[in-house]
Amino acid sequence: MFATEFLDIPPLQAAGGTVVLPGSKSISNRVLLLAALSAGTTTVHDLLDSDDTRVMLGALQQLGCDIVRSEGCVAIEGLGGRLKNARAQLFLGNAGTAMRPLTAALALLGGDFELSGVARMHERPIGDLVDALRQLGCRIDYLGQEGYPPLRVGAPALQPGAPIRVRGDVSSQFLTALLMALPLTAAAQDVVIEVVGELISKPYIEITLNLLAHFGIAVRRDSWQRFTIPAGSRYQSPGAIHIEADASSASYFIALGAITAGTSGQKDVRIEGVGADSIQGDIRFIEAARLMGAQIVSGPNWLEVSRGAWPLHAIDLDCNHIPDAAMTLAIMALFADGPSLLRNIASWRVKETDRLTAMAAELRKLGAMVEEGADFLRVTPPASPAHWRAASIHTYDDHRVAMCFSLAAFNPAGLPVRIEDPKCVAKTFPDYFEALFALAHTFAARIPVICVDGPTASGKGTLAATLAHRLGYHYLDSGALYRITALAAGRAGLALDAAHEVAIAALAQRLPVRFVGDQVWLDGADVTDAIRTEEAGMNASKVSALPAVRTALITLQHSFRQLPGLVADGRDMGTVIFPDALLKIYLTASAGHRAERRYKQLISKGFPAILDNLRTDLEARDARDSSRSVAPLKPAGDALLLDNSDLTIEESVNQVLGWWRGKQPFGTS
Ligand SMILES: O=C(O)C1=C[C@@H](OP(=O)(O)O)[C@@H](O)[C@H](O)C1
Ligand SMILES: C=C(OP(=O)(O)O)C(=O)O
Repeated sequence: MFATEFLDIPPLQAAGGTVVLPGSKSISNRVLLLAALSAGTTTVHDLLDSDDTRVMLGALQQLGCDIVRSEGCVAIEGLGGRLKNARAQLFLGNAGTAMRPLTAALALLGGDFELSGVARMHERPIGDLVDALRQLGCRIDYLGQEGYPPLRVGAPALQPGAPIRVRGDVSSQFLTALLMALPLTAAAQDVVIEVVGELISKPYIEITLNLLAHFGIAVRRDSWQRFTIPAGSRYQSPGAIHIEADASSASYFIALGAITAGTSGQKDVRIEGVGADSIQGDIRFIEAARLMGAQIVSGPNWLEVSRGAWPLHAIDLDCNHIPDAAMTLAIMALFADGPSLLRNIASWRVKETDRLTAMAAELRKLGAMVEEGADFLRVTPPASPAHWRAASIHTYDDHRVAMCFSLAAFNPAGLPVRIEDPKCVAKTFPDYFEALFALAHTFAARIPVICVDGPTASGKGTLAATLAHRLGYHYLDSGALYRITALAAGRAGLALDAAHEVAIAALAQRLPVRFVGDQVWLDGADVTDAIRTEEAGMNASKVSALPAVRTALITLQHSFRQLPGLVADGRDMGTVIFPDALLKIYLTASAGHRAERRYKQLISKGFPAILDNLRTDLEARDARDSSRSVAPLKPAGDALLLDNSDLTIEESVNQVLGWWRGKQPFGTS
C-alpha cells in the first residue's frame, strides 16, 4: 500500500495484462456477520482484507467470536445467537456495512454497547434504522447528534408482531441491516418489513437476500415494498463459503480496458475473481461501460475488456442501481465525445464524503466542465488536449475518489495526476495502486527519476531511501550494485582487476539483485551486511573503474525505472545513467563531517574504526573517483548542490522534496 502524503502518477500510455481482484466488501461483511450469528464454524475463502472487514472482524472478536486465520481462508466460530460478551465499545471506522448491520443485530441481541466510527461516520445518517428498531422495542440512544452515530445500544423490551416500517430512500443498508438481524426474532412468527418511500440501491438488497439464503433464511419479497422473514427461520452456516472479487473494484479495471490501447504484449485487461454472473449489483457497470464503447467478454469468474469505440460515447444514465461504480463512469466521461449525465445519485451525498460535490470539484480541476445537481452530475470533457490540466486530486478520505481519479493519468495531454492521501484506498482495496501499476505502461522517459549523486559517506543512501519512501518511488542503490558485483566476483574466484574485466562484466549483467526496504538480496541471500564493510567499499570502487562492468550494469540500472518513479543514488546517476532525470541532487559534506559519520556508523555496528584513517581513506577515494577515465565523480551540469554538513536528515529530505514539488505542475491547489 502507498502510505505516502501524495502519489504522483506519471502520464500513462497503455495497459494490458491480468489483475486478480480482492474480495467483495459487501459480501465479506455480510458473510462475517451471518457466520457469527449462526451456530458452528464457517470457513470463508478469499475474504477481503481491508479496513472495512478488519473493523467487522475486530467487532465480532470483541463480542466473543473465535476467528482463526489460515492460508487463503478465515474460520468463524459462530455464536449461535448468544453473545459471549454483552458489553463492548466497538469502533467501526467508516464501514457502513459494519455500522448499520451490527447496530441492528446488537439492538436485538441486547447488552450494553457503544458503536462509533471515524468523524465522517458520525455524519452518515442512521436515524431511519434506529426508528425502525425502536418500533420493535429496541433501546438505542444517540451519543452525539440525533440521527447519527455514535450510538449506545441497550437491552431491548421486544414487542414483535406488527410490520416494521423502514425508509429506503437514504440508504439500502438500513433494510439490509433489518433483513440480516430480524431472523433473531422470527422463531415463532413471521416478521414483516415494509419499505417506506422509494428503495434506493436495490441490487444490494439482492446480495443480502442471496446470502441470507446461503445461511438458511428464505426471505419472501413482494416487489420492493414488503419483505417477510418466515417463522422458524434460523441461521445455518453453509460450512464453507467463497467470496467473489469486488465488482465495484472491478469497475476501475473495466474502465482501464475501455480507455487504454492495449500494450504490445497484451491487448486486453483481464480481470479475475468476478464474472458477468456475479451476485453483486455493481457488475452491471459492464452494461454502462459497453454503452460507452468498451468491448467486454466474460466467463466464469473472469472478464476481459478492451477498447472499442474511441473516443468513448457520452451517456445519459440512471445510476441508482450502481451508486459506487457510477463514480468510475464520471471519470470515463472525461474521455467521451460529449457531455455525460449521471442521474439519480443523491445517495452520493451521504457516503464517505459528499461525493457529488467532491467529484464535481476534482473533475473541474482536470479541466472538465461539471454541473452538480441535487441528485445528478453532468460532465463535459475538456474540449481538447490543451484544455486538460495537471491536478492534485483531493481525496476526502474516500477510497473511490482516489481509485477512479488515478485513471485520469491516461489523459491525452500527457499530464501527471497527483492523488493526495493515497492510503485511503485501504477501505476496500489496499493494493489498488500496485495493481494499477502492474498493468499500466508508459514511456520510460515519462517515469520520473530523482538522482542523488555525491561522494562517499555524504549520506546519499539515507537521503535517497527516505525520499523514495516519502514519494512511494522505487529505490536504486547503484553503489550497492558495484559492491554486489565485487562480492559476486570474489565469490566466483575472480580477481578484481582489468585482466578479469570481461568475466566480471558478464557476471554483472545477470546480477540477481533486489532492494527490499533497506535490505539487499543477491540470489535469494541477504547480503546487506556483507556489502557494507570498508573492504567491500574499496572493492566496489575497483570494479566500478572497469568500463565493461559499468556498461553491463547500465541496462540493469535502467530496469529500475518503473512506475510510479525512481530515486537513484550513486556517483553517475545524473551524469551517465539517467541524464534526463527531472531532479538531480549533488550531495556533499566536508571530509571531516563525512569521516565522522562513517566512524559512528562503523562503531555502532561493532566494526573497529580510526577516525583519522577513515578521513585519509575518504580523501583518497574521492580523488580516485573523480579522476577515473570513465564517468568520473562530478556534479551533472543541471544538478542542484546540497551541502548537508550542518543539516539533519529531515532537513535535507525536506529541502529536496521542496525542490521536487517546485518541479511539478500541480501548483498549490
Ligand atoms: O449494502 C451494501 O453493501 C452497500 C450499499 C450501498 O450503499 P447505499 O444503500 O447507502 O446506497 C453501497 O453504496 C455501499 O458501498 C455498500
Ligand atoms: C459507500 C461505500 O461504503 P459503505 O459500505 O461504508 O457505505 C463505498 O464503499 O463506496
